[in-house]
Amino acid sequence: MASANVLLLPEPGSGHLMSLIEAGKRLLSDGGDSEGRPLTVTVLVVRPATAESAAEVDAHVRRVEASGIGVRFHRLPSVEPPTDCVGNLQEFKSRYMQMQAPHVKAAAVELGAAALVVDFFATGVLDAARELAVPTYVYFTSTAALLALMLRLPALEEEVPDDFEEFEGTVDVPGLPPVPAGSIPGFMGRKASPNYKWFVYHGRRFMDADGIIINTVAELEPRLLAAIADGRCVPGRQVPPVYPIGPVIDLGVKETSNEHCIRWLDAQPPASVLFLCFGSMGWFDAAKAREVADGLERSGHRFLWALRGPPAAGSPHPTEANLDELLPAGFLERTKDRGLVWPRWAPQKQILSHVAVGGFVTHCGWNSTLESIRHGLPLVPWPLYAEQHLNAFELVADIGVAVPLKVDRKRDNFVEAAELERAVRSLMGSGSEEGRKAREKAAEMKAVCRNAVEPEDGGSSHAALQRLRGAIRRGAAASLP
Ligand SMILES: COc1cc(-c2[o+]c3cc(O)cc([O-])c3cc2O[C@@H]2O[C@H](CO)[C@H](O)[C@H](O)[C@H]2O)cc(OC)c1O
Ligand SMILES: O=c1ccn([C@@H]2O[C@H](COP(=O)(O)OP(=O)(O)O)[C@@H](O)[C@H]2O)c(=O)[nH]1
Repeated sequence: MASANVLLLPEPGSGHLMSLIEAGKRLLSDGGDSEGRPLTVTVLVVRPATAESAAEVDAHVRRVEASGIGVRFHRLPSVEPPTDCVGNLQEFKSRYMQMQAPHVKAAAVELGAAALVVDFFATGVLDAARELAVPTYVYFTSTAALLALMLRLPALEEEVPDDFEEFEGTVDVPGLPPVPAGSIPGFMGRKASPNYKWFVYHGRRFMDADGIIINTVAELEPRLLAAIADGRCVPGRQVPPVYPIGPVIDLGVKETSNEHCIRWLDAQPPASVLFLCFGSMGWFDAAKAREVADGLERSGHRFLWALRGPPAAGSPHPTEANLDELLPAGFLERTKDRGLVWPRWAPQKQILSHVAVGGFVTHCGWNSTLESIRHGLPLVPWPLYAEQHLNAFELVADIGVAVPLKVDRKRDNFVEAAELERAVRSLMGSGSEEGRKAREKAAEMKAVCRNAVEPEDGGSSHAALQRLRGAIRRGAAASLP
């Protein structure tokens, strides 16, 4: 028997693509089956809909190809993107991925697929894979909390008569404390929205997969994973096996930037600096930046603030910040002995691993969150987009690695200076019980994340990966003619 070829189908947004490639690397790294044959991994590359995004994806694919790690790439033919869902990003992504189905099917035949692993926006290709009897797994780039919510969404749609946007109560997500409706992701806010309908669709389709691979750690979200496995999210039905293989993050060991921000950190005392960074799409206008500046100044703590400005027309990506326009007069001068504002993309992984950093104000992107926890850093959650409000709630109310921050979602996620000052003092100072607990929990979760991927001592993610490889090999053997 030839080695089993696993095809990966990422959504082409670079966050999702990189996460699935990282997962693919983990699938590769074992000693092989009983006859020593390793799995092979081929990424099906969907052409992104914009030239900017296509250039980003091409550059990333070329980097991975050049690295020689053994992940192969197969570019799918171009597909004309849908033009009638402007402004509905989740609908756009879901439909665009569904339109790849005929090409995915052709690639599965051409490349001899033993299994297909699809991004959670791509459940629309499940039927095509079924027609070929190729076992198909969903790769979930986010939390078990979002997974539980999506599995439960078809039932919630009927139980909660109001739109979540209007609803003042709490929502029952099995495995989480009651979730305030204000923490439900914005794209699920209105039932009539196509985005909402697509999330209900994906939630239903997850049940048709052969397994769900998720970028989390069993010990980080134990109650949620138990609720999913026990069938509490979809009563009366058997949820496919869930494989928590995280943290699936590229630890950036190769990221050895010598940029000024790293040299500046080198000169700071251990665990003294608060890092602020808001993901690939987070940016601030002058009104918000002023509140941050005032809050940081009043807190008296050291800080490294990655601040970016509004995107140029037609691009989702923030631009280099114009500090003269964004910051209050004299702020840089007044804080120059204890703070640095970094106006562009920051070497985040290297910063989070730096001994001088003691806390992280984050937009709660799940990759950033895992990177932070992996280094034992407690958090201040300032969610902005995608599923981040739910992540923020979970980090404070369930996992316990963060101190709360009042973010006014109705005012475009505005945070008052005094509120930021309070949260920063709580996280970085020694006088707050809330901060002490978050720091302790973050240190505990650092050990959990490290142990999970260790083969010795039965690391939970290592064991889940072994179970997954076994299932893929058994599926491949079963589908042989
Ligand atoms: C999780 O729900 C959504 C995620 C995204 C989304 O889209 C996206 C598009 C890009 O072109 C590049 C990206 O990097 C990117 C990232 C992204 O969300 C983040 O995905 C991470 C997983 O890799 C993680 O889950 C973070 O928490 C997310 O912030 C978009 C979207 O709707 C448009 C979602 O509903
Ligand atoms: O200035 C920045 C902003 C982000 N990132 C990286 O970009 C990814 C962001 O992913 P996340 O899931 O946190 O959020 P997203 O940007 O996808 O919303 C993480 O790996 C960060 O380390 C970075 O290196 N520098």
